[in-house]
Amino acid sequence: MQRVKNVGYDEDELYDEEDDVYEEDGDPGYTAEDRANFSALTPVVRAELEEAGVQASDQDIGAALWHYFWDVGKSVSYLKNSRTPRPQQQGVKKEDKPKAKSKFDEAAQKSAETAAHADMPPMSAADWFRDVPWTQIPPEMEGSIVPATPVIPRPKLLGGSSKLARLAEERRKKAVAAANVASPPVTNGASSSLDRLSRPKDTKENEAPVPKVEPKRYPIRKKREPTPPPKEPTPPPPEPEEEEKPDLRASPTSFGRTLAASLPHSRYTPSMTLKDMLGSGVTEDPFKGPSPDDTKLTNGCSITGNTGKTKQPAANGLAKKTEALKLGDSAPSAPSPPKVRSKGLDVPNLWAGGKSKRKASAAFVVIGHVDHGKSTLMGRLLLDTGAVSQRDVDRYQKQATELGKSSFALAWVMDTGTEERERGVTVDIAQHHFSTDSVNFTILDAPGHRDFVPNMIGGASMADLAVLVVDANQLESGMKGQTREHVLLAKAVGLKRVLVAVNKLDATAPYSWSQDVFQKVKNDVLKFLGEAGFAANDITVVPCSGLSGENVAKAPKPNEPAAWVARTDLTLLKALEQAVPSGGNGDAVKRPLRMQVADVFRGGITNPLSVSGRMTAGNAQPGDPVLVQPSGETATVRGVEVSGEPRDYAVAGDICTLHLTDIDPIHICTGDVVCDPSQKVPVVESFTAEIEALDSLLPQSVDVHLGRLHTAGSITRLVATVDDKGVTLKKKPRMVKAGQRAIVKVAVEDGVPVEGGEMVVLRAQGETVGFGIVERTGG
Ligand SMILES: Nc1nc2c(ncn2[C@@H]2O[C@H](COP(=O)(O)OP(=O)(O)OP(=O)(O)O)[C@@H](O)[C@H]2O)c(=O)[nH]1
Repeated sequence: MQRVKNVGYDEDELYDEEDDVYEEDGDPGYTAEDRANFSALTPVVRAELEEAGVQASDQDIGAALWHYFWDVGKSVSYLKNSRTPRPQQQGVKKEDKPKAKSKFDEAAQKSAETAAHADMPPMSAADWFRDVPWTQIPPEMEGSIVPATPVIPRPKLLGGSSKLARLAEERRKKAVAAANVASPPVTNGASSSLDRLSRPKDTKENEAPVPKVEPKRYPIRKKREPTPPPKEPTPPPPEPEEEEKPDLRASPTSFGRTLAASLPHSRYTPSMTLKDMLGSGVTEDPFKGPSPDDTKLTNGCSITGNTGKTKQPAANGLAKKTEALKLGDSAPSAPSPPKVRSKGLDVPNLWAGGKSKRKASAAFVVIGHVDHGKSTLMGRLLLDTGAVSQRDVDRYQKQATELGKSSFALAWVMDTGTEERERGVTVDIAQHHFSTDSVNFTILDAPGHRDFVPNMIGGASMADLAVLVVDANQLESGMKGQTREHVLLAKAVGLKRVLVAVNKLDATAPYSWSQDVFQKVKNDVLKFLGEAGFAANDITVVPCSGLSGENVAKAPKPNEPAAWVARTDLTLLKALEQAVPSGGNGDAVKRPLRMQVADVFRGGITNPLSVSGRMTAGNAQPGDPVLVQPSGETATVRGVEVSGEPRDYAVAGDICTLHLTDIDPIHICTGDVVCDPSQKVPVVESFTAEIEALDSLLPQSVDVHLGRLHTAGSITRLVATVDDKGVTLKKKPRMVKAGQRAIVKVAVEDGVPVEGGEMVVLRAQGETVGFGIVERTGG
């Protein structure tokens, strides 16, 4: 069967070798399916042709069906057209048209003629083109070959027109059509491909896939399993016996060896840390321990507290703010701000003029034996007067409870130091302020422990009166301990008024608030104070309980066990208001400035250097020049605060803070004196004092306490014993007996700023051996 009607160009492009083979062999190679198609469709085509009056053999019909791929309609049309003569009116017959003869036609004609004349030798193609130059081909000699459109559609599959290719193409089309039917209307190439790929292998390609009824499966994201609990450590599997394997690694190059050698194992290991590299100079925690700025500078400040520590300032006002900024005496000096301009206030007149409008002010020192409840009582006072909030106390309560010291919560209002809180004892003087309607009070809470007596002296020397706290249940032990010493020291520093708080009455035996117990304690204390030299008029005794709060700021209610107190006694607060000495320091305000430094604060941003203490004489306002002794350095006052409030000035009697400038901080420390530069306090190495001996005195070493200042010294000479009026009893005694009065000469190791009239306390072996007044200095 001839399947190609017209071939105008290289047949290799249209037919593959396989096709040629079967054409040559004449073996059609029909399949059973083909034969079935022939027998089924041939009668159909014949019937159509007969209807149209066209005759065709079975072979022609079969050829048409084969040619048109079993398309009955096309086969019928083809056969009809090929057998129907074309109408004449359509024009000149194709074969009648004058046709330009091509070289091939001519060649064919010549070949035919040659065949007719068998005696002529056949002409080769070389003979044909022998006279033709290839670059000058005449137009008539150009080929007129027009590529013919292949009758068989160009195969699209397998790249050929073999039967296999055609069948494959047909099946492909069928498969695509079937897939389109089976696929859901909305699909994408990916899923279709996926479906095709997921088709079972045994499915034949030309079989229409069975539409799936199952919902399409999408990859399901696996729910993350909860992290399994840590498994018990399983023993590692036994090490497989090492079988010797050939080392396939290349030996290191010289360059590699050089690199490896540059990192000696001893200096660099994988576990090497930054610390290792930086060396042992780096501590584990570089911020552990006090910063260098927190270290107290003692250079040039030989006079400090015994503990070497200074108490944190009061938690109110500026003192509170500066507390956080307190860095210590060794802080590097900050650049001095510009000089301060003075307002030039006439302070004594202003002070005198505003006297009637001003609240009275007073400072009291709280003294008594250790654990008699001083700090707790003051905490209660501050709480009940609103100086501290219940919220703060609740916070302290929580913190104290965590440390197992819940009963110290109120004491923590006063005891702000870590050591104090951990040990439950006051170490240094704490300063707090509170106000009533008529008085601004400053509390100076003194430590009760004997180790901290010097600090107690420093606090007491700044006070107007003393509040002696006595545990109603422990009077005896108190009298043997610091109660007696504190009372004597209060007297020694010049305090005249004492308010006795008989404390812990809530815990008296056999029942709380025993009036008898209170009365007995009161009598004993009054007797003792009288013996110590306090006038009865200067003593007030009140019953109270700092812990439960009865009779501190509020009188007990009638139905309480302490109800009797309201009928007989004042509250502690009322007693304090009544004990405030009437302001008689008008003259002191006019005198030259004197203020002993109780605390130094360095490192503040606004105020790099501040000092606090009690101004005993004179006044100060911003812009005033001052002199610091014993260093002899001058400074300028750049700001003043009283009771934590900024003020235009401070006067004698105020416990105040002076912000200083124009001085290097190393020139000032605790115990120094800030004074008027024109009338400075002398710095002396000896002085003469009239003292009262509490113990037998010989020429001996003593600790010399001058308020907040204390230093090593000695009694160098017993000048004379004297009576109460200062009349000499015996000159140059060999010793002074306890209870005797005497004039003694005291030398100090370093020069101290001191003037006549100041109170001095002499201590030896941890005991107070004498106290008195400095008569004169030098000599
Ligand atoms: N029952 C009772 N206990 C009190 C009272 N006042 C204080 N305490 C307790 O006494 C203990 C000591 O109280 P503090 O206030 O620290 O005593 P202190 O006198 O300040 O002690 P130092 O500062 O170390 O001298 C604490 O456990 C307080 O709870 C009180 O009025 N009644």
